[in-house]
Amino acid sequence: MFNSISNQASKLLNLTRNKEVNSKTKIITITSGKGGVGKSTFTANIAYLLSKRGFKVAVIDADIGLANMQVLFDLKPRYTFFDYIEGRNTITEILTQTSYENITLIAGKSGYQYANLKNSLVLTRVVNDLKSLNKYDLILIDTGAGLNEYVQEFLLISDNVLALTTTDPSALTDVYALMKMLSVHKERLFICFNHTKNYKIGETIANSLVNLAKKNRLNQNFMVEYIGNVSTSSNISTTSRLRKLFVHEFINDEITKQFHKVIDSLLNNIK
Ligand SMILES: Nc1ncnc2c1ncn2[C@@H]1O[C@H](COP(=O)(O)OP(=O)(O)OP(=O)(O)O)[C@@H](O)[C@H]1O
Repeated sequence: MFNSISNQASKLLNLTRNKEVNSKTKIITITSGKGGVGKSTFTANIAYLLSKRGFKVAVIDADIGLANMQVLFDLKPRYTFFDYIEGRNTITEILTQTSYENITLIAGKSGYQYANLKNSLVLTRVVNDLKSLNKYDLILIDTGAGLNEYVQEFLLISDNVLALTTTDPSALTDVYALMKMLSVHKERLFICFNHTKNYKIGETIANSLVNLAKKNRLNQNFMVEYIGNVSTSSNISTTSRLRKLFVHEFINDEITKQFHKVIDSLLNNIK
């Protein structure tokens, strides 16, 4: 399975390399492997904190088929990512300004069928066209769960890949599969632990993953950078249900501080 993912990824990487665009915009792809670990919630909250630090942020809801970013931002977007892909709208028409200053959403569409994306690299085109606008400092891409070819395309186009995981063994198995795929093509992976109370626990598990990679002789130049943890809080799920952002509502909460720490590490390391 890993080999077929890697072969597929190699082909995609060669193609995406030819499509690189000159732009100041940095891309961070947020992925998880396992579903339901809190990736969309995490992405929306870090988008807000990054915008408060003065960055112009675009968030792409690339969770094909299960778009929930518009719910988290409490929006009803007129157009989606797919209206652009399918040629109905221009890139600027699919930009939805959120109620938060400096955060723009490129919405996804629930129920969208993979089969509709006939040719590969359409996703790369959207990201490159967005970069070419030179309007944003950061583009955050919230991918779907798993490692299908669309997720791989988003991983390969990005210099910065962030895996959000929990300490659950099945989530860690998925992160290791991601490491294995990325180690062939990329220099590093950022890891952040959600639903994890203690910074040290995340760090210890991240180190174990690094040791496993060494033992299995993954590419030696591939680095895994642990960037922090986010605890579980009922206030996170409650604010999401109310279509609000936790870090906006609970500015001084300990968990908001954890989010800030994650942002500090990320900003110190992204390319
Ligand atoms: N740290 C946390 N504490 C408590 N609840 C959380 C936390 N992080 C996320 N959640 C909740 O977990 C649920 C799943 O989160 P979310 O939809 O962001 O996951 P996801 O990884 O994007 O899922 P999917 O794979 O389906 O896209 C939501 O109800 C969210 O409010």
